[in-house]
Amino acid sequence: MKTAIATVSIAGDLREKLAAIAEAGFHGVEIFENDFLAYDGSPRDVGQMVRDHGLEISLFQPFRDFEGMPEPQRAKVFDRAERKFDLMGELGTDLMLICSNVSPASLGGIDRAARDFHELGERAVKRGIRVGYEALAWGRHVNDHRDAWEIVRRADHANVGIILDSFHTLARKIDPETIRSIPGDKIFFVQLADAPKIDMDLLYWSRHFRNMPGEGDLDVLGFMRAVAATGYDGTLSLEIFNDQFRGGSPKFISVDGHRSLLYLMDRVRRAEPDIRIAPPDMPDRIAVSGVEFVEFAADEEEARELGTLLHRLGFERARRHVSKDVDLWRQGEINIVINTERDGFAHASHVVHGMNVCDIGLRVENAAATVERAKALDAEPFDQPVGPGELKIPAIRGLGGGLIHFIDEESDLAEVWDIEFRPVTGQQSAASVGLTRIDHVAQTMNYEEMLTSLLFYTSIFETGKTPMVDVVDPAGLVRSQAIENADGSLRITLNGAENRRTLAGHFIAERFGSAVQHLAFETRDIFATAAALTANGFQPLEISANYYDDLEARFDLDSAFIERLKQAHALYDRDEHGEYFQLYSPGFGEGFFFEIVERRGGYRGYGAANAQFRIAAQKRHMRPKGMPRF
Ligand SMILES: O=C(O)c1ccc(O)c(O)c1
Ligand SMILES: [Mg+2]
Repeated sequence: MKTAIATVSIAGDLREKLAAIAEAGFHGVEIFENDFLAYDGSPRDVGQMVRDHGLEISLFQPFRDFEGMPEPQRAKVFDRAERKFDLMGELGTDLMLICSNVSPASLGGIDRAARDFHELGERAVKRGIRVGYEALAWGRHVNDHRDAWEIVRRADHANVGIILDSFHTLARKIDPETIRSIPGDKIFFVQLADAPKIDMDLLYWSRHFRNMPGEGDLDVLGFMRAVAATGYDGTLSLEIFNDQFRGGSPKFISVDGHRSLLYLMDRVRRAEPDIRIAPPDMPDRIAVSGVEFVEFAADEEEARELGTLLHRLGFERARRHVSKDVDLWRQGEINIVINTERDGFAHASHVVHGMNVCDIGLRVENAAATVERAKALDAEPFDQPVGPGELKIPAIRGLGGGLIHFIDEESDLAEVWDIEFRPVTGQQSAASVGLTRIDHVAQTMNYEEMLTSLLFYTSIFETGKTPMVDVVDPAGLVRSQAIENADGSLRITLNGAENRRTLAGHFIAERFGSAVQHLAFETRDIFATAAALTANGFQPLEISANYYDDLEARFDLDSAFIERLKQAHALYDRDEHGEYFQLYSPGFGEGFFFEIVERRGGYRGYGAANAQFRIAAQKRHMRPKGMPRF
C-alpha cells in the first residue's frame, strides 16, 4: 500500500511540510503548484529536497482549464502544458493532474474533449509523462467522474487516464458503485478526502471543509471499496483543503492523515478481500466492554481532598497497592485509583499537569491484540518497568499525555486488584449511594484537537460518533461530540473549547493541555442516590431556581415532580427514547468535577441542553476562588 498527501493539506513552508509528511510514514507527495511557486528554489532543488526526505513526487497538480478550448486559446493551452511538462521533468515526476475546465470560454462536447486529450497524450508520451483527468464537482461541462471516464475512454491513449477524488464524487451524491466498471489500469491516481455534511456551495465546501477519511460524514469507505474492486493498486493520496489544518500542527495533521488511510484500507480489505492493495495486517477494531478503572495522579493533600469527596459520593477506600502509594476506591463496578507515588508515570504527569486523570483502563477481550492494532494505526505503545509482584498490563499513550491500559479476561490481568492490591482494614466504611458504573468519561480539549481524538478512538475501537452539538458557555461555545459503542459500555465525550474564558478553556489552560474534565457515574435511581448523598454530607452543585420554572414549561411535567428535581438539584432531559437525570459535584482543583446520571428507558444523549445551566452554576460556585467574572 503506497500512500501520499498533497502539500496543500498541511501547514508550514515546503521544507516543514516535507519533514512532517516523511516522519508520518507517507511514501509520496502531490506537489501543489502554488507550494512550489512560493518556494525560493529551482524545480531541481525541490525535487531533490523531496527525495532527500525519502519521498517521491507522486503527482504534479493542478493543470487547469485545458480541454474543450476554442482557438486561439487552444494552441496556448497546449503550449502551457508543454512548459509544465518541462517543469515536471526537472521536479522528477511523471504524472500530471488535469482538472475539468471551469472556464466560460470552454466548449462542451465529449468528443472534442477526447480529441484534446488524445493529442495531449501524444505529446506526453514523448516526454515519458502520463496525464490524469479529474472531474471537479463544479466543472463547467464535466463535473461527474462518469463523464470524465467517457472522455478518457474515447481519448484512447495509453498515457491518458482518469483521476478519482472521493470528494467530487460523494459531494455530488454520485453513486460510487459506478466506479466498479472502470478498468483499474485506467485509474491513474486516487485522491481521498472526507467532509462534514454541510449544505453549502460545492466549491467553498471543497476548498475549506474537507477532512481526513473517517473524520467526516461522506461514504469514503464505499468509494474506496469500489476503487479497490477495479484492481487499482496505485497510490492512495490525501488531498485535504481545510482551513483549520492549514493553521494546525504539520506533525499532528500528517499523523492523523496516515492513520486515516491505514484505518480506511483495513476496513476496505475486510469488505473486499480480493483487492490488490495490501494494507498492513492488524486485528479488527477492538470491542470494549467497559471502563475498568480511572486513575488520578495527585499529591498527598489533593489525594486527601479527593478521598473526602469520593467518600461523600459513597466510595470506599477498598484496597491499597502492595508496594506503592496507590489506593483503590470502589463503588459498584467503579474503580477509582489515586496514585501519589513520587516516581513513575503518574508522578511525571502530576509534575506537568497537577492533579489529573493520568490513566484510564478499558476492558477488552484481548489486551495484547488491542495494543497490536493501536500500534498498527501509529499509536504509541507505553512501557514502564514493573515492580516485583506486579503485572505487566498492556498500554498505549492516549491523547493529551495520558495513558490507556487494557484489561482482559484472557490473562490474569482481570485479577489485577487481587494480585497487586491488599484489602484495607480498619476504615471508616462508606454507605454506597447506589452508583453502579461509569456512564461516560468527558475529555476537554482545544476545538482543533477534536478530529484527532475522534479518529484515534473510532479507528482503534469498535465505536461510532454522535452528531456534534453546541454547548453554550457564557464566554463562548464549546462543541461536544460523543464516541460510543453499541451497548453504551464505552462512552467518551469530547468537548472542544474555542477560547480560554469558557470553563472548558480555563481547564485546558490551567492544566496545560487536554484531559478528562469530568467523570459521570451511573445510578439506577437518581432520587434515592440524591437522598443517600445528602445523608453522606455531600453538597451537590446548586442549580438556579429559574431552571426549574423553565423545565415545567418545556416538558409539561407536574409540579410535584419538578419539586423533587429541585430538591435534588437534578437536571432533566428527554429524547424520543427516554429520560435523563443529572446532578453534579462542585468543581474540584482546576475545574474537575463528577456527575451522576440516570438514564431511563434508553435515553441516548448527554443532556447538552442542560450544559449551559450547569456551567453557569459552576461559574457561580468558582467565582469566590478567583475565577474571572465574565
Ligand atoms: O479546488 C480545486 O481547484 C481543486 C484542484 C485540484 C483538485 O484535485 C481538486 O480536487 C480541487
Ligand atoms: Mg482532487
